[in-house]
Amino acid sequence: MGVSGDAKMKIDKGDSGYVLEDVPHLSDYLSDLTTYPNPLQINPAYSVVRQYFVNEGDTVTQKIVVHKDSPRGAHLRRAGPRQKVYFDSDEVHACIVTCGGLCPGLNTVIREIVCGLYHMYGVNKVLGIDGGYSGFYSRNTVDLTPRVVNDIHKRGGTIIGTSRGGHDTSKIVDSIHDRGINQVYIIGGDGTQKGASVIYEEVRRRGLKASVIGIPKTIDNDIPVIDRSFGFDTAVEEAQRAINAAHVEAESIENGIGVVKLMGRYSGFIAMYATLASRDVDCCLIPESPFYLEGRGGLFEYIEKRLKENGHMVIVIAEGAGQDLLSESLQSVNQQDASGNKLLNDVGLWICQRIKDHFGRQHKMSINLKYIDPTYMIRAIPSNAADNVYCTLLAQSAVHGAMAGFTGFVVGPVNGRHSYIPFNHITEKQNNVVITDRMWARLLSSTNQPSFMNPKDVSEVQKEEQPPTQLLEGENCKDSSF
Ligand SMILES: Nc1ncnc2c1ncn2[C@@H]1O[C@H](COP(=O)(O)OP(=O)(O)O)[C@@H](O)[C@H]1O
Ligand SMILES: O=P(O)(O)OC[C@H]1O[C@](O)(COP(=O)(O)O)[C@@H](O)[C@@H]1O
Ligand SMILES: [Mg+2]
Repeated sequence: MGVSGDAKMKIDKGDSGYVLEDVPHLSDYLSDLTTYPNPLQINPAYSVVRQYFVNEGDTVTQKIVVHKDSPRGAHLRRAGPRQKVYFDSDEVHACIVTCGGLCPGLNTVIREIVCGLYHMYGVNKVLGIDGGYSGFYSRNTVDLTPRVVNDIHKRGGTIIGTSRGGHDTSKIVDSIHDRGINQVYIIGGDGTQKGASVIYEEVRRRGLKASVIGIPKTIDNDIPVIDRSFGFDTAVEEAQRAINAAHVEAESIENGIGVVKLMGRYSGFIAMYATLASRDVDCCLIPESPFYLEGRGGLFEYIEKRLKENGHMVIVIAEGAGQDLLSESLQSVNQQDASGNKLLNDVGLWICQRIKDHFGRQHKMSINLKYIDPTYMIRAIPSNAADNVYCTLLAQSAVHGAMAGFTGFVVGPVNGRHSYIPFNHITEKQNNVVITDRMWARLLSSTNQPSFMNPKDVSEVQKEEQPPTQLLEGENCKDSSF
């Protein structure tokens, strides 16, 4: 087989401003590939209706809110089974790896890749790589069969382990080659998908017939383009238990303040959605919305007002909120984890101390503060029913894409339709709460908290951080029909 083409993005333009931002295919760099009829054509569940198969020309629009005269805009390839596949069932040797932090649903995705390959495509060689990327060259592997994975979706964590750090592209691709692996399923967040992208480049450079598929995982929901990430729904639901507890504690004592810290390194989606869902929260602090403590319009003034009005209050704070304030008052540590992510100072403990100091030493009002940090408890639970279904769709879409010969892509729902997304769309940006979007306004109106910004600051943020169409698009509620 010859190696041809380059790894540049595949763009296909059509009429009226239609653009397809396509994903690579094995045939882009390997010639004379044999194709086979999709085994689903004779699968009792799939063979009845022809429409179960995706048409080659089906694409998914990236912009769902458009004007009458707008160009048709950018599109992505629709996920799903194709009539033709590029692997014979017996030829497939797949592997699955999970990297980065835990997230509810990891086991469900693993289960559904194994079962999807087995039941839909008759594939029975699937390896689990133990302990993240470094497991490719330093750890054991496990054979994953439908029997082994049967009940794993009921457990939190990942049965194959995970890790940060340890990405050696050359050694990983050596391992893929040496083991004869030809489908690589990589489940992980932004860091992991950057790693997956370079693995794909190297596989392609070496001319290997191996599909590299990314499945986006992030409890923080910080991956762009996709509607939401798996585990997010579960996390928001589980966060309610902590918020309820904080509320019960706070309302049972005089001047009770319940503080709950939730995950969200750079994106405050869990805190925002958990707050909106609960209706017991009086103040939600996220990384995207700067706040201050002292003086007019500050947090302390608001706490005092709320306690006088209501006798108690609940504060939800995302772990990445207020980091600028912390670095002013604490010595900056500037440490990183093994993957190079900045280690954050603990904003939960810090804010509790600052509130206690303010009302204790400098003020007449006595307060009762209770702090709850449920972060790892939330991350370690199994996925809920909605996330289980979502994980199943993700895994099956990934399997269909790999069998159809696509490679170098991430799978995920875009405006409600599962799509194949080029790596660079996922790795070059981050999904953040847009505080000039209506969803943040809804939050402010539900808690009644100050915005901590004057209208001039808001327009500055809008100018600096967001394209002017952001308000129209309603980015914060992509996964809903608001
Ligand atoms: N820029 C990068 N290039 C290659 N590999 C990376 C890159 N960033 C992170 N990784 C690898 O991806 C894995 C997970 O990254 P990490 O940031 O810890 O979690 P997540 O993928 O959940 O964001 C680690 O093994 C790390 O070495
Ligand atoms: O303590 P750990 O395991 O490094 O994880 C903490 C981090 O993991 C996260 O859940 C996100 O991790 P990922 O980037 O791996 O998805 C953050 O919210 C949190 O800061
Ligand atoms: Mg990350």
